[in-house]
Amino acid sequence: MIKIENLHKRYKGHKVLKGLNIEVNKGEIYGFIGHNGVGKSTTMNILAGLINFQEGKCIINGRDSSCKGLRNKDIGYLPEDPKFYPYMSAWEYLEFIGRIGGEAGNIIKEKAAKLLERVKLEKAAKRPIGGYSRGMKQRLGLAVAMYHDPFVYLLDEPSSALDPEGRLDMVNIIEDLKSQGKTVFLSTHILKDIERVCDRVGIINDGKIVVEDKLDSLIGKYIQPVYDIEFLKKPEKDISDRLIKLDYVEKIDVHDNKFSITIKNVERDSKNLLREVVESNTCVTSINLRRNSLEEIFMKVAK
Ligand SMILES: Nc1ncnc2c1ncn2[C@@H]1O[C@H](COP(=O)(O)OP(=O)(O)OP(=O)(O)O)[C@@H](O)[C@H]1O
Repeated sequence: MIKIENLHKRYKGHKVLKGLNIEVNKGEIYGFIGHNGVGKSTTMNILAGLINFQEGKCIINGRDSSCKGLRNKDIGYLPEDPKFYPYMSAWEYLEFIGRIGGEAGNIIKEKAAKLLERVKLEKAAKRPIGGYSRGMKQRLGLAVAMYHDPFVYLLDEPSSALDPEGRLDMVNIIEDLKSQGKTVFLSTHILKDIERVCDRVGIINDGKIVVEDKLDSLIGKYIQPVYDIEFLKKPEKDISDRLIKLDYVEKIDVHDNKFSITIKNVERDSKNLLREVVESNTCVTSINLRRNSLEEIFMKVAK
């Protein structure tokens, strides 16, 4: 659905993209992650056909995004900082979008009402956009992106200005888009959101994708070999003394009734450790293999 091939972009002498390759399948939600200034918005703007580039290819829904051949139906774009005519209301703006798309008045009204409800802007719909907060503009930007019910969504930091409730609404909308088979290319800093919705993530660094994988496999690859074990009550000291003597146990941190046990190799040593713990005859209330969040993985990869 989206294909970026060997994309190069420089602003005057400043090289930003240095051979970027990304492929996103139909119905997939792809999280595009990277530090500030690494080129995420640049990539989005190129995909949307808004800026040029020096080398490479961008295909969306079978069309070359550099040829101004994209239709309304191909892409819905929510820029990081969407701009509107400040004297228009949200309602008027959506009517304007419908009219330049050549739609009939009754259809426009029906669509605008539904979208304003979907992004929870009904109450402010008749006020001038100039008085909206950044979060409200982001909600309106999303309604505009959804207006033509496109196949592909480009969402650049869609929840950066939203409060926690707004972020949850955004995640729910993205999940809805997925259930409708839409393809979503999403950049964000708020990795907690991405963790909930993305099928695959790609981390961009120095103009290229440096890590790309399914979220589950990525989390699996960067798993920490640490078991957090909670006992019903504080175990006898000889249990930790016995566990630390096992050759595959590297370290044990003890806090009252909680042990954090670092082992050498998760696949090889887990079974043995868990057997030892059960045989210690102490009541265990929980055992958890510690996982890195996407945030932690990003920090590790970025380093
Ligand atoms: N129009 C422009 N002219 C010159 N340099 C630009 C222009 N737009 C972006 N840049 C530079 O290109 C680099 C990438 O910018 P871009 O906005 O794509 O990054 P980003 O990853 O989206 O950053 P952020 O996460 O902060 O939004 C930055 O160094 C930026 O200063």
